[in-house]
Amino acid sequence: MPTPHISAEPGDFAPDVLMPGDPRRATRIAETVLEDARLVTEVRGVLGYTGTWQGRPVSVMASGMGVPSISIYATELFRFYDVQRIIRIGTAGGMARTLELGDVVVATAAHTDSGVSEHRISGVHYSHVPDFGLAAAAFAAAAEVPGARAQAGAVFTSDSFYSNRPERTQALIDHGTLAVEMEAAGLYAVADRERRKALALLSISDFTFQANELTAAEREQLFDHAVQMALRAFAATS
Ligand SMILES: O=P(O)(O)O[C@H]1O[C@H](CO)[C@@H](O)[C@H]1O
Ligand SMILES: O=c1cc[nH]c(=O)[nH]1
Repeated sequence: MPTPHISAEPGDFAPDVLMPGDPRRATRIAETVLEDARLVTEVRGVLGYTGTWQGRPVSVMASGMGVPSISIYATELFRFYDVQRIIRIGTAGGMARTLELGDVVVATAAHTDSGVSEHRISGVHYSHVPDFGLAAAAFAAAAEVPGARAQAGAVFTSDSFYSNRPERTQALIDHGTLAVEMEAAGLYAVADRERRKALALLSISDFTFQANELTAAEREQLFDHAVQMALRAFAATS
């Protein structure tokens, strides 16, 4: 039965879902990576497709931006479409100077200032972590994807894209945080609550400490590495 935000029928989604932020990226993955992909939902222009990869059913659907948005889509996929695993394919701003543009961060933890997470469990500072098996498999898969470079570590899931708190950014860097983005912590907590599995693979598109531009070709490759790592992680685990 359709939900308020997803118009697909039961069985339209595969157990494994790739989740980019941008609906156009979902279309690109469906058209260039999956086989026999068909559109299964387009409510609010948040496009979802189901196809196969190496014979395995896989879906791809966008999350939109921010913890509230990904929390809605992840909850509805897990709870009403029997989705078992979601891997977010996102961009992030690099905080660690060990990172280069295009590197893929396997987010093994997500600190957050999200208002949604603040009140999740009263009196508790919740630990936002991915499924260990998916994270380990995705990290290992980087060695099989030509040109992919991966680092694993904590990221910061922010409610603000335009932060005006440089001292907080610096403190997070001082604590070894690799990158900043806006959804991973929300996805991890929803997966915990629904007793399902999740991971975020974040491609570095810019840096918090210097200006950098990617060419269009570099941007395309950027996501291809993370998508290939995610598909291999799905296939290598269950
Ligand atoms: O590229 P996506 O997956 O959208 O991720 C990042 O880009 C958006 C901000 O531009 C936020 O959603 C942030 O998390
Ligand atoms: O949320 C994001 C995504 C990319 N780059 C940033 O600085 N922040």
